Amino acid sequence: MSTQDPILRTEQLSKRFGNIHAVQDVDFSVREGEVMALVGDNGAGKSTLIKMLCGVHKPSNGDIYIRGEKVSFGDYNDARQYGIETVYQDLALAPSQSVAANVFLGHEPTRGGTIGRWLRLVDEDRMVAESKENLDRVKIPVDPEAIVSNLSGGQQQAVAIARALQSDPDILIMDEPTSALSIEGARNVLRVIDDLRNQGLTIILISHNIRHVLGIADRVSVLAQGKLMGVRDTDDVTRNEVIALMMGAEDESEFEEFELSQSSDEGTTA
Ligand SMILES: Nc1ncnc2c1ncn2[C@@H]1O[C@H](COP(=O)(O)OP(=O)(O)OP(=O)(O)O)[C@@H](O)[C@H]1O
Repeated sequence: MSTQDPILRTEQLSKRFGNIHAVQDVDFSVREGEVMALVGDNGAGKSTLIKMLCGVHKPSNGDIYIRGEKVSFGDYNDARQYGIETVYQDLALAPSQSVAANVFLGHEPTRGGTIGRWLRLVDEDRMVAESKENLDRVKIPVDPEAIVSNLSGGQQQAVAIARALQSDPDILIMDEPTSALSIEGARNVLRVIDDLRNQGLTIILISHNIRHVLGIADRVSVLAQGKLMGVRDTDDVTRNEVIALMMGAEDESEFEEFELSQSSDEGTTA
């Protein structure tokens, strides 16, 4: 595989819910080691697309390829076996438990051999030490023994990312990781994304915040009404062009019209 071949690609991927075409004939493609942003207005199909990529929804039509191999995900664990992990917007943490317990949620190390596993004698020391390794990778200072509900939003996001790293994924899907955070928290999470890319991870970033997307992503894919409207290098695209694509514009003249209407709007409010 050359560095430009996609690590993940979809071909004509579609999902229907009754009469609703949530995702329609989407050819989405992600290169190894890049941050690919996925943007679109409410209801554009972003969540449905990523849910097909992480095994939650079965496609109505079309195919998913990982490193060129056609795959069929029956469930979330199948996707995980192909190296795909997801950090959902709601983080799905256990707030009353420790950071370490959350990093290991569902697969805590036990002690005492067979009896330990049977009695589920969780090896707290090992859990704290091993969770620290992944928390260090995320580089937001968090005490492994702290209780999650006492942490800031940015720290909780770090815990959810550390947990996702537990299965050593190649591709990390992040659903709106900065949406509920303070400016400082969002800045920290964007720095984590940059660090993880530098460590070789491929990241699919769903976000409504176009400024964040243009600041961190290598490329951006834009969905509107279930269809892929365009894919752009973030170095070569303006915020207005992305917004115009989100609104369903299909060619450059429509971007120009949009830019003009934007600047006249700005003129009236100034
Ligand atoms: N389980 C479902 N059953 C029926 N319709 C659904 C289901 N999930 C999504 N939809 C519909 O599919 C379309 C795409 O929804 P989706 O949640 O994928 O969009 P989105 O881009 O993630 O939006 P948002 O940013 O608001 O989360 C919408 O019309 C939505 O109502």
